[in-house]
Amino acid sequence: MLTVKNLTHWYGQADKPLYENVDLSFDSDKVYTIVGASGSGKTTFLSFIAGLDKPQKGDIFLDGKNIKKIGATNYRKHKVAIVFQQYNLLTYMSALDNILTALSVTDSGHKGEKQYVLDSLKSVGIEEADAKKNVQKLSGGQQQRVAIIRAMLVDANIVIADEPTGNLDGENSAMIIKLFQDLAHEHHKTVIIVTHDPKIADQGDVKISLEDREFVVA
Ligand SMILES: Nc1ncnc2c1ncn2[C@@H]1O[C@H](COP(=O)(O)OP(=O)(O)OP(=O)(O)O)[C@@H](O)[C@H]1O
Repeated sequence: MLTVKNLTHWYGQADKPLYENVDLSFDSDKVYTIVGASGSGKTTFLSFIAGLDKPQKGDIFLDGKNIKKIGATNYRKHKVAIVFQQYNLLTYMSALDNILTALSVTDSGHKGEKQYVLDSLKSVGIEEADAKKNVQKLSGGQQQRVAIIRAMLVDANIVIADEPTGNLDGENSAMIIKLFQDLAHEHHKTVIIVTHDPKIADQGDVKISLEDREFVVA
């Protein structure tokens, strides 16, 4: 379980904090969606729970352990997987190599792993020939599926996504949300998605709205 306690944050010259004394918990096996007006602080919140940035006040605990104690680098490397709108794949590699690199599998040996990755990509409609092409030759929807399969296969408890369907059409968005549901319901991860898309927001297990500087859990 990921727990946020007493989180307060404000930026530099801002006259009011973005939010104050936020307490929230995120369980495994669930998809959480976070919605809120532009500028309300959703991405900032994700950066704290992803260990990319530190709030002015407050603490974040993973299974009771403060992430300050886990260490930011260790936490980011082993505990969280992040899926951004712009895919954040390594652009000079194939989809297959992106995932093998994240799994720290070298080219020699590990044939079993390689086949497993290819099978996983195939399960989301990415055939071996495409998996071996440079990722930039894949469509936006395909690249997003690669990023999610990578998040699925690395051993991270928490999967965080910022507008993962932002550029995608309806069919690709539906496939992506199904993958997030599988990550939570079958792979037992905690999935936290920021979205502007009301259809995506309604398909989570728990919807959180950031309104007037308060997180409201539906
Ligand atoms: N590094 C920064 N320094 C100063 N202000 C910042 C910084 N990052 C974000 N802000 C401000 O903090 C507020 C919240 O930004 P944030 O990106 O978290 O909002 P958001 O809800 O994700 O917005 P959007 O939906 O438009 O992506 C905004 O007013 C933004 O301008």
